[in-house]
Amino acid sequence: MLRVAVPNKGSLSEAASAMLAEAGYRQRRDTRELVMLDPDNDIEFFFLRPRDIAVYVGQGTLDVGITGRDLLLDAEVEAEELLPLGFAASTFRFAGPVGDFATVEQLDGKRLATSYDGLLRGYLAERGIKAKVVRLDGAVESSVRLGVADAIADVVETGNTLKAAGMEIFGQPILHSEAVLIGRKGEQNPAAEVLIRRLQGVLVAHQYVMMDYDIRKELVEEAAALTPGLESPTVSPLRDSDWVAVRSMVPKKQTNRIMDELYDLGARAILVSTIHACRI
Ligand SMILES: Nc1ncnc2c1ncn2[C@@H]1O[C@H](COP(=O)(O)OP(=O)(O)OP(=O)(O)O)[C@@H](O)[C@H]1O
Ligand SMILES: O=P(O)(O)OC[C@H]1O[C@H](OP(=O)(O)OP(=O)(O)O)[C@H](O)[C@@H]1O
Ligand SMILES: [Mg+2]
Repeated sequence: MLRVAVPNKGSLSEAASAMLAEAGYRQRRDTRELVMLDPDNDIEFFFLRPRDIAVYVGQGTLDVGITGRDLLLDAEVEAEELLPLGFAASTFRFAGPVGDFATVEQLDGKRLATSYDGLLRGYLAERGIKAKVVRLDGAVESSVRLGVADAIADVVETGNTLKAAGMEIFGQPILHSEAVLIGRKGEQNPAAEVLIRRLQGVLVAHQYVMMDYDIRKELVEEAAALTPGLESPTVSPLRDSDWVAVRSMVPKKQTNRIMDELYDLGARAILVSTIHACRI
């Protein structure tokens, strides 16, 4: 039986459960449930704090889990990223009072507040920046105003929290984070492969659409170059032997641009449909 850790609350929780449900797994109905068995899929889900998930997976107590890339790196455990999941995107960045800092080098000798001290210490050490790291549990943006730090390193999504606190980002992003599926370092788990394939299927179903169109036979190569698909487009004969029908998966974000280009090329009856589920 595969043992899977799922965030129980916070920014990752709802989307993680929704993605697992879409992948065909049973999910809890009551947010107070801590463990849930899905006997049809031979899986047990454990609902835990996302920060702790890397610890359980790193120790091998649980096989795989969903957490944030930033939380995984911060935990400094024997766990690794298996699959990026495309939700809960954020950056991890330095910020300070407006006008105080322009470069990361200026942090030398300063006090830095963060909830991600493992991640931050690693970053500073790699660059030889000697700053004092003050570990706080949350609401890190208040630390400067309250006098325990000169600058912060924190999760930034919209930037609204920073703005409200009179702060601004500086330097390059420390990390681009998103939700990720993690497993124990160096361990191949065949039972996890089905889960990974199913999650990949959900990602592809979100990121691609199915496009159908008719095109004159002599233009099919040019059209196929616009819609190469994942492997190769399906080309089927039509009753009118001068024309063929083409079917191909297309990145959702490029749908309208590709339709315009196909139309200009001479394609007609261009149809787009959503992909409900898939295995690639
Ligand atoms: N706006 C956001 N605020 C916090 N975390 C975010 C945000 N957007 C994405 N994330 C990601 O969510 C994960 C943090 O989730 P976690 O549940 O620990 O914190 P949280 O959502 O801030 O909840 P809480 O503060 O109530 O503990 C990190 O991987 C982080 O990058
Ligand atoms: O860029 P934004 O969209 O404003 O989001 C980022 C903010 O959200 C999170 O705080 P949260 O609400 O989780 O409070 P916390 O600091 O107490 O964890 C995070 O720590 C930032 O403060
Ligand atoms: Mg938080």
